[in-house]
Amino acid sequence: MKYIVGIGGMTNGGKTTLTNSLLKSLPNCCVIHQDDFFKPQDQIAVGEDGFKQWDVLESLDMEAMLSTVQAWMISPRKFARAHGVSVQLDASDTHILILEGFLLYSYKPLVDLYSRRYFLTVPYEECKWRRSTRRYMVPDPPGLFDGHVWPMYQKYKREMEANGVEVVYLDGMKSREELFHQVLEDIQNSLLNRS
Ligand SMILES: Nc1ncnc2c1ncn2[C@@H]1O[C@H](COP(=O)(O)OP(=O)(O)O)[C@@H](O)[C@H]1O
Ligand SMILES: O=C(O)c1ccc[n+]([C@@H]2O[C@H](COP(=O)([O-])O)[C@@H](O)[C@H]2O)c1
Ligand SMILES: [Mg+2]
Repeated sequence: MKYIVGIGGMTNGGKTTLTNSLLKSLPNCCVIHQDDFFKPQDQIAVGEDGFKQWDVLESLDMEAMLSTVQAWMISPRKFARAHGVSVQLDASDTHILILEGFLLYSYKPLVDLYSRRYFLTVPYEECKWRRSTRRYMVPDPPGLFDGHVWPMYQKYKREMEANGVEVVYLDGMKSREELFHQVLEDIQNSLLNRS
């Protein structure tokens, strides 16, 4: 069985932290990080607001991300080996792929491939504070959060909801441990229901 999990939601919701914990506990589990598909800086548009538009779908090479997902779908075993993931030779033959990123449910060709879509959120103040403690490859210029990051988050979330994309919302204010156990248990139950 092939099972694709989305760990999506807002920037600094805790997606990467949760994903890293899940990876250690789920068998035959590979990961694809959406952040690895940002286009080079010189291909990022500058908006009328003067900010480089990092937080839009066009800043990501989603065709390349889709191809990577398709490579896993064709042969999860080969994909796992190529990415240094040890494959258990048990009878169940379940293969799990986690997609992790802030715009997972806005790209049409991917949206129906998920078995389960999670969406992490924290309140605005917490998100802004956590973001201020982060250092990205390209550091945030002053005003980026309120001028670009937050409005784009709201826009894509509104569109996702208007399109009727079903997600499981997760409260990113819960502790790392609580979130990990909640999602691990939910995935395990969902896998049992399918087998
Ligand atoms: N459940 C949590 N509670 C408090 N802080 C968290 C939690 N999960 C992650 N963090 C912290 O929040 C920041 C963003 O986490 P990260 O996993 O990188 O988020 P994302 O990938 O969604 O941007 C990091 O400093 C991380 O240590
Ligand atoms: O990784 C990069 O090269 C990069 C360059 C510029 C900006 N980012 C930011 O990365 C954010 C998404 O990652 P994350 O972990 O915060 O969800 C997004 O809000 C972007 O503004 C990321
Ligand atoms: Mg991250």
